[in-house]
Amino acid sequence: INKASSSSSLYSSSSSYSSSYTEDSVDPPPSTSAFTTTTASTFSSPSNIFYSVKKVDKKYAEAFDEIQPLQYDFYRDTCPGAEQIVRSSVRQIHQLRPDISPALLRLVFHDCFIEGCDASVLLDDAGGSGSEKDSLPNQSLKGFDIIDMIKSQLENECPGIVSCADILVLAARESVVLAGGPFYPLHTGRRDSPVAYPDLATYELPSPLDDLSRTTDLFASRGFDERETVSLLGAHSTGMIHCKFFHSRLNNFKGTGVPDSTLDSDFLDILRSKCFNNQSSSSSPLSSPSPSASTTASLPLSPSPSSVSTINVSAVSSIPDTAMKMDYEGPGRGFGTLYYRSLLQGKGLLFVDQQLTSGEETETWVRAYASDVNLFQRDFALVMMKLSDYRVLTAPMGQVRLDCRKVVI
Ligand code: HEM
Ligand SMILES: [Ca+2]
Repeated sequence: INKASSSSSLYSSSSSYSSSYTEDSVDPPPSTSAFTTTTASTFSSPSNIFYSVKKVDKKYAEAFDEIQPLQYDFYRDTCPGAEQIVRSSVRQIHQLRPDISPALLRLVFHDCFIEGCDASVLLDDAGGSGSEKDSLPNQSLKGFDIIDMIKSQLENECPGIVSCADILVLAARESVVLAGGPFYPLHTGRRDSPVAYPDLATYELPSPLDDLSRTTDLFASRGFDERETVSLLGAHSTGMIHCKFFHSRLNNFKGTGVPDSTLDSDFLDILRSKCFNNQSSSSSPLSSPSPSASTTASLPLSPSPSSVSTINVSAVSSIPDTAMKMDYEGPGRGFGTLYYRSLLQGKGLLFVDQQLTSGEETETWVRAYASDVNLFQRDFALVMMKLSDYRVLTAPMGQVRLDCRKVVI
């Protein structure tokens, strides 16, 4: 990433957004889901073994007899509209800015990967102790303002009840559904971390230039096997990737003086023309029209009839730099399938993606997912549930922040 970031002059400040997302019904959970039953009695998370106490909090935890488990519909009595508020907020934002919702999915990965799903990524630097969001791998994260908006909705509705960590996983699920991915049931009751982990964010988040063994090691150390790692990366079926994250593959890959040999040659030409002539018109298959910078709207949020709160869409940040749509061959090809088929053709955008075809086991899963979208969607649902429950904090650990950017002192 270091190398890549230094070449930002290559890229224009234009951005593009995908018009490929469709509004599909998520209410009630779609029957295409791998899960048709979402009651507490019949649904059990696949990730209970990751339900562990963090090192920093261990002493504190020992003072208590019992750490509460996550629950299905944790807010049913304390804030019954919570999940619906998150859902409708994300969907309304998505209607105006479809480029933004994939950012929420990325955000949850960057949170959960560093000390678990505890909203540590959302904290601003306070008192010079640093923040995860300022670490190098997190500098292109977006969506913090969206989480703030959703949080303020929830604070209006039920003050001090809904954690930022729960908002993150619920918003990411909505983003998956909006991108054509599967619905999956989620437990709630996460609490927020009282600290951020800027050093871990700097050194432990995967790089787009990582080779396969580094990637599988990072995931394995968090309990994700190769199949799960391959399915998680299917998240790269949606959203945008800026040229700076793969441009080194196009000419002088890792100092070799030649492009990355794993890159398909026609695809290489396309990427070069997009990244090095980034004023090219929107008619290219790799780009979409830029969203209007001046988009401003006021969205009423359901479902609370008493709520008069709105989301100010002009506050949604715009995306700088030239970016490629992940679904660069065209929309509507199904969440997952195109990504894996592209990898088999040497058309992965990131080196880290393409590397999935270089290992025997990972390549087997790439092939399986490329040819069976149902298998992928089922595995993706399961692995998102596992990721969302990874090393959570629950009462009496952690806290419920009032502002997702600040700890409660
Ligand atoms: C080896 C692991 C991974 C690496 C190195 C990686 C790296 C990246 C990079 C460099 C981008 C482009 C960001 C930009 O151009 O602004 C990106 C985008 C994205 N990543 Fe990953 N990623 C990884 C795994 C994941 C996982 C596990 C998920 C989710 C489960 C995920 C979700 C996303 C999404 C949705 C985007 C698009 C974001 C947007 O459009 O704003 N990534 N990733
Ligand atoms: Ca975290």
